[in-house]
Amino acid sequence: MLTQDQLKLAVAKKALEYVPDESIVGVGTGSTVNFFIDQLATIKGRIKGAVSSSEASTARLKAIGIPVYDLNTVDELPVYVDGADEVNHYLHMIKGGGGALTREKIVAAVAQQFVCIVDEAKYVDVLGGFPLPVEVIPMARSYVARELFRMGGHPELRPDFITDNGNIILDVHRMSITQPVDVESRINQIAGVVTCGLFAQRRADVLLIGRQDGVEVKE
Ligand SMILES: O=C(CO)[C@H](O)[C@H](O)COP(=O)(O)O
Repeated sequence: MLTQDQLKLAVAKKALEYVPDESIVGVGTGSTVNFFIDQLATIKGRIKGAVSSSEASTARLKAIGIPVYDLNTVDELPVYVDGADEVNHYLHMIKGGGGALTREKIVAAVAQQFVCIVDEAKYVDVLGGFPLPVEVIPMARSYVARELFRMGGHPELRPDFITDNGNIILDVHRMSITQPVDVESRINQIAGVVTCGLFAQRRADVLLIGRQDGVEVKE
């Protein structure tokens, strides 16, 4: 029986196959991506560097000697590799468990290909079992919470947490998300929301699922 960490390692290794030579790689955030960053160390001679989605990933990349570029200086990002908190059969995702959702969405928007790496526990029929993170400008906290409640969710302020952008996170519980594209745009239209952790309009292009019998590839 493989552990969850062994499954994360397996998908991290597989993701290296999607990294072109001489490229700048988009790098996400989280414990699964940490395995990917460690794997990048083994091929650092054949890539130019990385664009990172968080201060935490930047620090880890720099610690292993991978140059980290400012996204504004990069014209082309062939691939972005990131984890997810949940992913459905259409490769729509909930992200932001680590609070890096906004920068992740920006880097993902630039990338030509989004490779999502998860262990099998994250692959679900309907999104929403995992509370949906929403990044909010602090002065809009109560207003946004009321609007999310009106949409049927139960928002909770993430305690003792400030994003890399200086904002707060509301985690929305008990929302069964059967129409992810629609819910993403409705939440993003609430004044004061920076972005929500639904990645449905820009979903993954490739999903690598770590299973007990190997890595399953869905495209
Ligand atoms: O969106 C994220 C961070 O904002 C992560 O990709 C997501 O939370 C999954 O993390 P982990 O690999 O630790 O389970």
